[in-house]
Amino acid sequence: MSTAAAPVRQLDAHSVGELHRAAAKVLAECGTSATSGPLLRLVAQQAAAFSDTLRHHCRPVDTADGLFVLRGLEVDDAAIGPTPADWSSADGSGALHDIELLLLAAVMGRPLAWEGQQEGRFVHNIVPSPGHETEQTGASSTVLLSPHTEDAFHPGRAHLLMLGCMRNHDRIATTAASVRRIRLSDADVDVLTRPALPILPDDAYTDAQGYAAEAPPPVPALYACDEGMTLRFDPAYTPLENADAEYRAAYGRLEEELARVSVAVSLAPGEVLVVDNDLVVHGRVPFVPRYDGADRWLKRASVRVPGRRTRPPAEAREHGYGQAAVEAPAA
Ligand SMILES: O=C(O)CCC(=O)C(=O)O
Ligand SMILES: [Fe+2]
Repeated sequence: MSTAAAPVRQLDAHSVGELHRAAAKVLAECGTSATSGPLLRLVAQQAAAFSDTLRHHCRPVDTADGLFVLRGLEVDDAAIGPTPADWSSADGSGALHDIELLLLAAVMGRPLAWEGQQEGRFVHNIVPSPGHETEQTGASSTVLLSPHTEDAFHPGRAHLLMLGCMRNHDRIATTAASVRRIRLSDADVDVLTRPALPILPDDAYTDAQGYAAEAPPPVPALYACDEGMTLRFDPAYTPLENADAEYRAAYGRLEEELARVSVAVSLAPGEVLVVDNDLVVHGRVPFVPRYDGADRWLKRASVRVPGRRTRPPAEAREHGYGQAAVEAPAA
């Protein structure tokens, strides 16, 4: 894994000011960053009024890295208070930053939430939590969070994943690997573009894991769309043992290639990593949690981009294990 620099988009002072003022206005009017119709509408209105310069910073991913880092937002380490012990006790911690992230998400597309995750919030808190150390979820710490497409089990998953950094004293890296950087034989690509195996709901969706109404649909790991290759990949939740030897071997080579091209992005406070969820799988290196109020703390938002054609049309028929994605209204 390399630590090659991710493409950085430095926000200018005017754009930072615009974002900050809009977030402060939303927070003053709503009194909270908790999800509500009025808050989402106000966010959409404010985002629609942003300058062309700020919109340009938020343009689609435009390199084969499949990601970029927005730099320049300010986070006051004292003012945000201690890192919450888990997402459910985060409450209003860093509420202004929740709204800044939501505003950026609304410029890039339509912010997305899940009824079944973090109580339907549009901005999630990612912090290491006692008892969850070895899970494959955002709350884990001591194990490698293996490279995955976010919410890979669902046809309504995000097109863009945003990770905004509040605190990261130990410089713990997010990992990212782009399908546009890998090399596979045509034969392997052929095998992996066939819908061979399902991707099951991850441990952040306990309701979906109990879904038994219909069989899990097999989905392809790779898809060749007009603009190039995309992927849908989550080995931790893919029942590889049900595939034949040829498929398992090709899948193994895909995993190896993703590991080869993987980069480590260690976010600093105020930086926002934007990952194209159709091009890049992300994960996280293992670390030792502090549990002292100074732990690593990220805010996460998800975005749907209307009109994108980066996925197989057959996805539209998937049941999504009974989970519903909720899109924020447009302005
Ligand atoms: O903690 C990280 O860097 C990434 C965690 C993750 O996979 C996520 O928040 O979706
Ligand atoms: Fe993730």
